[in-house]
Amino acid sequence: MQFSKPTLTVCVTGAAGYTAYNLVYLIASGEVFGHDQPVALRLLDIPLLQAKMEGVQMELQDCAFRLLKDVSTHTSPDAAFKNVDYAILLSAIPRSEDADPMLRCNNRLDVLRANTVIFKEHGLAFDRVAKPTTKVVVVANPSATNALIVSSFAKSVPKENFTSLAWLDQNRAAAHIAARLNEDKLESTVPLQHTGRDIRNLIVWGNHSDTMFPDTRQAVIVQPKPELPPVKLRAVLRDDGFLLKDLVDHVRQRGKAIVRKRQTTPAMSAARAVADHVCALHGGTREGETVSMGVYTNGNPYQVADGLFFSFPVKIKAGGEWHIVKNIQLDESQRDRIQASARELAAERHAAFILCGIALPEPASPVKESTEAASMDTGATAGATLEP
Ligand SMILES: NC(=O)c1ccc[n+]([C@@H]2O[C@H](COP(=O)([O-])OP(=O)(O)OC[C@H]3O[C@@H](n4cnc5c(N)ncnc54)[C@H](O)[C@@H]3O)[C@@H](O)[C@H]2O)c1
Repeated sequence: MQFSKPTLTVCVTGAAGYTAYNLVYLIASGEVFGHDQPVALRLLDIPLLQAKMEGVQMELQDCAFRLLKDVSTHTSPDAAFKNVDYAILLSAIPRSEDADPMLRCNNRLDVLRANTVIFKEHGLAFDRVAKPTTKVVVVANPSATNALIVSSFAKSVPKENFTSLAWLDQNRAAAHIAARLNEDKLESTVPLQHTGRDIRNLIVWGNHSDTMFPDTRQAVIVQPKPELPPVKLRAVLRDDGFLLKDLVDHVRQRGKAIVRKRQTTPAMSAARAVADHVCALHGGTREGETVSMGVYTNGNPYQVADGLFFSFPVKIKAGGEWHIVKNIQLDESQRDRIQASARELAAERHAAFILCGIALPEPASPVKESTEAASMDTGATAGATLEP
């Protein structure tokens, strides 16, 4: 079949892993880039897993997707990243229960140490072979700090082209709110059962960790008929106990709850969230829609320190140009939470930069940053769990 659009080349790293297995189906079927957009997939993993990647390649071929023009497997980042349009970085030290226990690591500092090596190598490869227009989406944890590492080494690709995933937390919050609305039948005007897709403009601020928090002040419920204006969530659901406590705890704990049940990190919902994120980057956000995305802080309206990746409310134009939404009213407790998440990210940056030999930035607040970074270096935060 002939398509008028040129083929997009998309690289997925960690391609023998669980999330990639769910994601490549969504990409090849047209769910991510559109049903008229041909794609070529490049799969990258380590040499040890070449055969597993080939199995994924064979399955993709057997799906006979209309839009899938090519699928290749790679163990060299240079070959995989050369002139790609999009790279989705899932490559990580294995954390699943069926991995070799010697390879598994579950606390934030161990994971950071292991993944720093991967993200430095990949950043250097992007620097050598990527186009300046390549868009890079970082999913592997700790996603915001990995985005910082890879973008720091990929000097030929602008920092704005890198984003990190916050959409899974956004989807988790939206689904929980929808379930709450259905449970209480709070809306007499909207008789339909809600799903998370009906809840928009939720903001998840900060790191993908226990310091992130979902903010529902701007959130709306879209109506079943598009001609009807969305309803403000807080006009319908006036339950601060739920919105300020239960919802925050739910989002922070959801990944761990799934790990307890499945004995492995969430992969299907993660892939769906990556698909949503990349779809918005490629096609833009809808009129009036705000989404959550980890972006580089280089001047921002919410006083988050520069030089970090941090999840903000953003709007995106088709093609990937994003801007942070300004003028969101925050109360003191929200401002404190934002700063707590920023300090955690600054501590992660400090540890990551030492691990991969990048000069440390001048701290805006030397006492605070060095104290927290030192606590991470010495393992005081090493017991903190990583949000799956
Ligand atoms: N940010 C989020 O919201 C979110 C959500 C879900 C998962 N994650 C993270 O995404 C990552 C992937 O999850 P998964 O469930 O697919 O894990 P997985 O263990 O199934 O897969 C990771 C893959 O990365 C590969 N890999 C390791 N080193 C590599 C290298 N140098 N080059 C290429 N590939 C390499 C591994 O061989 C493995 O196949 C994990 O870090 C996970 O914690 C993040």
